[in-house]
Amino acid sequence: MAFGLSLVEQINRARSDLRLGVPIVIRGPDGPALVMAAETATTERLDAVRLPGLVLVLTRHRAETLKARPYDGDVARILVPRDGGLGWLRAMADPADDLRHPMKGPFQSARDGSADLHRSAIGLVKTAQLLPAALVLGAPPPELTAGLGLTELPLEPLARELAGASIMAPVVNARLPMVASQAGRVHIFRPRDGGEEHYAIEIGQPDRAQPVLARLHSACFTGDVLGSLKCDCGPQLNAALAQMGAEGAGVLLYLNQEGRGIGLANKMRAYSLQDQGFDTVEANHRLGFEDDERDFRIGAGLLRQMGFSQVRLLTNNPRKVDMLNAHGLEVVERVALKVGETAQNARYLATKAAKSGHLL
Ligand SMILES: Nc1nc2c(ncn2[C@@H]2O[C@H](COP(=O)(O)OP(=O)(O)OP(=O)(O)O)[C@@H](O)[C@H]2O)c(=O)[nH]1
Ligand SMILES: [Zn+2]
Repeated sequence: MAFGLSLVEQINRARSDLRLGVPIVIRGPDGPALVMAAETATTERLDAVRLPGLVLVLTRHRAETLKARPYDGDVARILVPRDGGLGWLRAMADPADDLRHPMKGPFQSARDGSADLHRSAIGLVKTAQLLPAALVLGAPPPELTAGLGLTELPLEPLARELAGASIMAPVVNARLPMVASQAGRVHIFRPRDGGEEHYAIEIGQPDRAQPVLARLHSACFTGDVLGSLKCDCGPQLNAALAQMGAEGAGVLLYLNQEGRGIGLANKMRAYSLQDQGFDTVEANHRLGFEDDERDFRIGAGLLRQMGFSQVRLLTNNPRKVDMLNAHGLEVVERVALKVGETAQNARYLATKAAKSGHLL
């Protein structure tokens, strides 16, 4: 149908619905299921779906923190207790008060049937940059789904789309003289799937036949803009641009993957947990995220699209090297980028070295 909504359009609508607290429907092989994000649920809507079989889906990391068994590998399906109100739901999804109220169990889990639909529900909630926790009601009564105009998504195509790589379209580029180099040019790329725009800052006119000095920089509002001392992002951004300026050529991708892909609100939740004593990796896990949720295929795709095939990559993160090599870019050299160490970020950098394999 030329004029009807495509799957990608429906998925983006679903993402907005979840952020607003509006339920959506995912249709799997066993029929439709009603899905809501735990973070944006209201008492009224929770009461409406509080029926036998209602489950709260959490990721393995969040379930482990709560001492609930993740029977489905990477996700857990916890039956919502009869007296589980909005307070219970928020406390399950959000670790902010875990230390004050550690005992939330015992839990009963749903273990029958496939958890594929639940897994996609969590995937969708994550891409909406909400806490990774979703309410799922299988076989909902017709009055909760019919005639309400709820967004409906077919499970298999949804799962495929969530796992797929974004295809970027160039929107515009323009000259930008900068402190680091007068010969700067900013390129804007927009994904076809309605996700975040990403930027490439090209310095000089790098020869596409030679390895280019390149950096994949992930957005860090606190470090890049506010001069945070908790991380090294701001100094790394400036040092990378300065080195490209000094060499006369380079490309820096500014990827809008704030907080290693969890979004600024969730990163601030992680910072709040770090103030309770958890390190950067533990904080992500307590929230229910992997330590790094970034999709580095985006960076590889953008570099290829700009005509580069070989890079000298400014990074201390071996995962970035591996991911570029795996996705069609040859990293001929890793160029270390050691700047911006402070008393406040020493533990952060040590944790990245110990747990995430960063090179010191
Ligand atoms: N979730 C989370 N994200 C953080 C934290 N501190 C910084 N970040 C984010 O981490 C990302 C930093 O990424 P990069 O500068 O690419 O750093 P990297 O993966 O360590 O690799 P290199 O700097 O290339 O060595 C940015 O998106 C920051 O917003 C934190 O404590 N928690
Ligand atoms: Zn940072």
